[in-house]
Amino acid sequence: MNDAAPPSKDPKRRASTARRGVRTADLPPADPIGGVESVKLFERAFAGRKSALLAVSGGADSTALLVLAGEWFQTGGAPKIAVATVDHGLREEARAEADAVEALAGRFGLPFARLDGRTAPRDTRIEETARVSRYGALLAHARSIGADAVATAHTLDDQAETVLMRLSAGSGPMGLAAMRHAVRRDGIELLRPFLVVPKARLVATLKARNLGWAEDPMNVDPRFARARLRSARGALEREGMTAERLGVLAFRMARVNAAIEAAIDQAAALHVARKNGVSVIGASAATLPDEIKLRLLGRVIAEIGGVRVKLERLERLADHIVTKSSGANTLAGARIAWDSEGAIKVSSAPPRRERR
Ligand SMILES: Nc1ncnc2c1ncn2[C@@H]1O[C@H](COP(=O)(O)OP(=O)(O)OP(=O)(O)O)[C@@H](O)[C@H]1O
Repeated sequence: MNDAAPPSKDPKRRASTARRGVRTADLPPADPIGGVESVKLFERAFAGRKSALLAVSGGADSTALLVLAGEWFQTGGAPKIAVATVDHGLREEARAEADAVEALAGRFGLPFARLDGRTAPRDTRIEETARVSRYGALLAHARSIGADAVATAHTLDDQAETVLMRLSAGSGPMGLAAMRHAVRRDGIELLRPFLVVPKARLVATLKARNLGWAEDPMNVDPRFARARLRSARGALEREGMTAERLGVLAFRMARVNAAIEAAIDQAAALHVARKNGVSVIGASAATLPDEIKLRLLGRVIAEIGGVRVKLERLERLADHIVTKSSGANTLAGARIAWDSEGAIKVSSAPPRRERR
């Protein structure tokens, strides 16, 4: 763990502290989160939850989550809380970092579990694979201990980075809405109580208590797009693209997205007929605004195929439908056939034949 003590005089130790501290070293001084403020954040996020599992990697943000939720728990006002760390088996230090999380959870009398999320180190999409295996392990553990929520420590800075990643991918309103405060996954609520909190304030919270945390070298590894974007944040901030403004953009896009979703609900009720696992978008849908038409098609395909279609693939398909008066295509596990009258029939695609 990287502690908040002054830099060491030993050059070797100083170098290693500097390396580990890169991600947090440039953070501006900030106010720690006070008890009243954290209870407000938690009460809003955990409203109606009986039992929550905290996802704690041992990094600054999730260590602050553990400490502030632990302090709340000790006041007697919190729901049941448990703590888990997922070990991806990617770094030697991971075991010691999980030990430190376990010790800290113990200080607050919170039960702790070390979960196996082993990921193949040569995987080229290691971040994504680790994320999928992490959520799988956390949700399974939450279910096994009867927790109805999993809380992560995503911050305003994580939200800003997500918006930047989505901007660079040319995402639409759904993507630019970035992360939500709460989302239901397999019957469990995924909560992000710190989504409006700058990371600097969580670091300040730990420093105020003289507590340490671990730095994951992947966070500053230039092989990963998110780390590269993170290092460009300073320059963007100087141009006014602050985390706060990117967070506001996400918030506004979430509002736009909710309006679009409501319009799709209405359009689906009016223009989609579902029978025996086949959905038909009627020719009457042609009068809908392009965005609603496109997203209605995406929703119907996702319902049938079970996979969300990427926006650019959906746009290509819609182009195809407009330019060719009739035809068929297979996408995301669904077969999409359209006729010259303008009706679009979506059915389950036959499984692909294995290649020899
Ligand atoms: N190995 C892990 N075990 C448990 N929870 C994790 C793990 N990795 C990430 N998380 C959860 O997911 C959130 C977001 O992950 P991310 O990779 O952005 O964070 P981090 O940089 O690893 O660490 P931290 O957020 O603790 O500073 C974390 O705040 C934490 O709540």
